Amino acid sequence: MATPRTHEAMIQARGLPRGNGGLQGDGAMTGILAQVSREALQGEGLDAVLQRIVDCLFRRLPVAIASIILLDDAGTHFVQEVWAGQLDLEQSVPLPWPVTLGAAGRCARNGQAQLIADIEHDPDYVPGHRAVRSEYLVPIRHRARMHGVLNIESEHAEFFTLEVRALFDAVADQIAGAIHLARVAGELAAANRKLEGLSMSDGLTGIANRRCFDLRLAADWQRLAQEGRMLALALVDADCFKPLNDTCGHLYGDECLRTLARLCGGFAERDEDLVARYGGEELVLLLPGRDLPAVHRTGEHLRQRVEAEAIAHPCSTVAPHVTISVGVCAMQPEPARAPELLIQTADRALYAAKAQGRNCVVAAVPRTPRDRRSRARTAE
Ligand SMILES: Nc1nc2c(ncn2[C@@H]2O[C@H](COP(=O)(O)OP(=O)(O)OP(=O)(O)O)[C@@H](O)[C@H]2O)c(=O)[nH]1
Repeated sequence: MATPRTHEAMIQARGLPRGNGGLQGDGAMTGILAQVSREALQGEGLDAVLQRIVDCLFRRLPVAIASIILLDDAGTHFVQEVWAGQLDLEQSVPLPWPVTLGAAGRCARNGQAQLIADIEHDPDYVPGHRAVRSEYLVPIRHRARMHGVLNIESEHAEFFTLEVRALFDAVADQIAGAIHLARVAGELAAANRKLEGLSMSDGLTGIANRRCFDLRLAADWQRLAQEGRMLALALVDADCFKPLNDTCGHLYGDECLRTLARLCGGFAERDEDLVARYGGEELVLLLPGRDLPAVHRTGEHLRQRVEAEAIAHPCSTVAPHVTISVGVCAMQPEPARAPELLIQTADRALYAAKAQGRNCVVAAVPRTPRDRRSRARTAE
């Protein structure tokens, strides 16, 4: 707790004239306002900004306490206070406290500045420090929104002249502007985060979308190349999905895709795993750190899990329920090669799985440049 000092000692310590003499003249007022403006622009976040403002008021003026008390969104409770000066903490009311309490509550309730020329005669005064004689409270309001109250307390009964009050009214307006800007910036950041999330997720299934997958694949390719770890991929495709749509309707097909996405999600076991909708009725699992046998096992467990779900498929050529075909591959990423190689390889494996009768898992290994040359010769 700060050591209580008398008004006189405080004035001497800060080199200020007695009473409110230091505030007389437009120049002094303007200087203080200008400094408050600067402080409002300096802080990193809202808390720091408000702290700098009350520190500035306490430093520049012969006041005992300067505080800003913020309201909750409903405007029913004070939830935060920043202060500078000689607050006697033992007597302060713990936060949160309702606006039905105290002179600050009265200020917030009726939206009017409150001058308490003599605290002895105000039943709502909540003692901040025993040496305080007078208090001035100003609503901090931006347009219709009440953000809180600026509270200034003085050991001097005549401190709050018309001029001094005008200064604090202007300071409260500046604080309101700073709070408004900080809240708008906060809301904007939250909206941006939400938009970013929406731009990365698939509207139907709620899992990551193709854009998210492409970005993750590129990033994981580089990262795992550096770490010397394998990257595995399983391309999952629902069998006979067109006949399912045609027979049971598109909405049934949609529900089936949602179920498949949920089942795939159960196989993303590590934080770094990703399940995404690759497009249409194709889903993909990107599994860093897995080799070919591991991703083959995962694909097989997933295939069995989908069968066990027994989603009715009245016109499949494979089974009376929905089945999937899975193409898997794994490789050691190399910065010099494009990550699309992983997709091309898994796609080839998926094609083979379809050709082998569907409802199975097939693995493929990437083609080397030599493979490609010999295939070209065979074609000749
Ligand atoms: N309900 C629904 N259907 C979709 C969606 N996206 C793609 N499809 C359908 O998925 C079907 C895919 O059909 P095909 O590519 O012919 O494949 P398939 O019938 O599953 O045959 P195979 O893959 O060879 O077993 C098409 O009829 C698309 O209209 C979607 O979001 N919802």
